[in-house]
Amino acid sequence: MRRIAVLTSGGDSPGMNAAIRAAVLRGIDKGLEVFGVYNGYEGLLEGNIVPMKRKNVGGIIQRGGTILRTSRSDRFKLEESQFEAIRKLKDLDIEGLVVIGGDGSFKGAMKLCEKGLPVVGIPGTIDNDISGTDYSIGFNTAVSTVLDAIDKIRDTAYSHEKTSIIEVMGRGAGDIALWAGLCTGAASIIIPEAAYQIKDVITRIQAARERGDKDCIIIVAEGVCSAEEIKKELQEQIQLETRVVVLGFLQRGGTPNAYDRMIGSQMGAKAVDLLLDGNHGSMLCVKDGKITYSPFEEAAKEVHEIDMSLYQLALSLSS
Ligand SMILES: Nc1ncnc2c1ncn2[C@@H]1O[C@H](COP(=O)(O)OP(=O)(O)O)[C@@H](O)[C@H]1O
Ligand SMILES: O=P(O)(O)OC[C@H]1O[C@](O)(COP(=O)(O)O)[C@@H](O)[C@@H]1O
Ligand SMILES: [Mg+2]
Repeated sequence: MRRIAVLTSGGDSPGMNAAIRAAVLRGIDKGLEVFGVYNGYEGLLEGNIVPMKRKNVGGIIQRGGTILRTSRSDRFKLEESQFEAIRKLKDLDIEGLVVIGGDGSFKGAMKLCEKGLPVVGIPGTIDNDISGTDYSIGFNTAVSTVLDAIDKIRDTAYSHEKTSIIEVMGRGAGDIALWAGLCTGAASIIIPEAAYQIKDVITRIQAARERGDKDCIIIVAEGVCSAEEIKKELQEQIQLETRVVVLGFLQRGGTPNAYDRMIGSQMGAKAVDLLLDGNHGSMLCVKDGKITYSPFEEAAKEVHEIDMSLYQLALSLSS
């Protein structure tokens, strides 16, 4: 293998740049020519592929987002597009691809592998919802960003004795909500993985207020419902006035923290090693605190599960 390419796909996440940088530098160190595909699978279909030199990845490790930019590409889901993508790489004699992205991007990566292209995946999404890995790059930074925002909201909520409902991202997963809830001492955490009843939320809020909490926080994962819906229910059922904050893209951007830079760097380099060693058709993962890898098919069989012991802990601490 002499030429490889790297792309980022799906939602960007802090730490993706560290992974791009490490893949490029490791590739160059191993004597390869490394290319960057701009704009994810969409860019691959358009042939938006450029050589990456050391200077192209200088000064990016501390930047959020992805310098290669990203996309969501519906047309890439078609078989003919996947063959076209492989042709675009073959035209440049590129023999291996590193895909940095989330669960959706890995489905696309598997389709490319099935059609004969050597691909290695690096998990990168703030949602932490990828099967086969305990961690995906960006989650840690995103949670820290959410904590920072909530800490600020609490200052003013305390001053006005207001209950706040914070809506966080995560798609179908409650990891961001659960971590943010535990780490801010939220009175109630609403996640897709646990059945939610408004009467339980009310009980917890009332208990917190009776204990003297002046800045009650409710955290709701976007995968359950909107914060506005919870606000409406609380208004109707107990005439409680609340404030809603939807954190949105705020939580996806920002400077990657040490952990995401570290995991990104390790996985970026390891992805190149796996391509060179013939261990393609696989994805990097974190298992029991160690970086390892497994075939896409094996990883896909696993279901990403939230740590319910953390949810039980949160319930116990907010009862
Ligand atoms: N079943 C699939 N087959 C082929 N490509 C897919 C499939 N699912 C997703 N993709 C590709 O991966 C891209 C990114 O997926 P998405 O779910 O948006 O983000 P993420 O990878 O961050 O989860 C999609 O826009 C699409 O191009
Ligand atoms: O950028 P968009 O298209 O608005 O998507 C928002 C979604 O992207 C995310 O930020 C990241 O999700 P993915 O990693 O699956 O792309 C989700 O938390 C959120 O639901
Ligand atoms: Mg996803």
